[in-house]
Amino acid sequence: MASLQSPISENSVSDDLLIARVMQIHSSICKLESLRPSKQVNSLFTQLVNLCTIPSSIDITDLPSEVQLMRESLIQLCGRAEGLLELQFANFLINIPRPLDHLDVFPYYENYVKLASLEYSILYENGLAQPKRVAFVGSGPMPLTSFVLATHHMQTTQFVNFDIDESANNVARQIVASDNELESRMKFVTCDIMEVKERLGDFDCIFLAALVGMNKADKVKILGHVKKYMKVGGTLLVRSANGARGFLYPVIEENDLVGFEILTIFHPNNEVINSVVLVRKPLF
Ligand SMILES: C[S@@+](CC[C@H](N)C(=O)[O-])C[C@H]1O[C@@H](n2cnc3c(N)ncnc32)[C@H](O)[C@@H]1O
Repeated sequence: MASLQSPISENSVSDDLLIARVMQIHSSICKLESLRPSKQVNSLFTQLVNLCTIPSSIDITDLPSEVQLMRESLIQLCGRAEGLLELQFANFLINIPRPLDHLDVFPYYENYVKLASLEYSILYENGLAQPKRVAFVGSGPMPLTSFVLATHHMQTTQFVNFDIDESANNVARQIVASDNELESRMKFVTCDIMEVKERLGDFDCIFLAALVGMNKADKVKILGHVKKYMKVGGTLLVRSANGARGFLYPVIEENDLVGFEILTIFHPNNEVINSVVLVRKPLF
């Protein structure tokens, strides 16, 4: 294992050094008393994100078992921290006038603007410029993707946001309530997506957030469930991860998408973290 002190070149990082650094950060995160945003929590996750966005040829699906276990633990920790970060800023926003004018207080706002723009362009290239009804599964306390899509790209689309966490929906509703037009076409439903059945057939496009299905088995189960109930010819946009970004989020592989027509798989190489996979439920 290479020395941890050797500098990481801006252009790439060896797999061994990357794994060693990620394990070191994971170990520090595990020692934290809380994952709520703080100087220490923010610093560790910023280091982790910066490390995992350096170009790397690592194959996340081919890791030693102890590293794979660490990765699964890290994805859970990242998911919890992301939810707490969103909740803190959402609770701040509902206590100021016109919260929708101040979404950029959220540290990763620009990333979500870029991700939503990327996802919109992929939908546009696949003939879905202005879907009538969109479901966002795993919208969270700060449903930035739905907000950005609804205000920047899909000004007539109806959105239904599904989240298992009632407290997330409560605060998200209050943010939307500050804008009558947006509130008229953006709803929030509290449920486990595995409990939503026929209603999934209402949507032209369904987004599946990266944190819905935190491990391979859960993700594949959710993909199968959505495929069963989504409408024939409907599209599903699945957030995934590639390379070292796979230490932060679950990775969707083509063999997880059996039964879907794969339209686009896009791996960003800028500060956008998630890969975008667009699939369609075949007509027959
Ligand atoms: C933190 S948010 C991230 C999404 C981000 N706000 C966006 O706009 O892209 C992810 C959300 O997924 C929700 N979630 C996880 N599993 C779910 C499930 N099975 N059904 C519905 N929501 C789920 C969590 O409660 C969490 O609020």
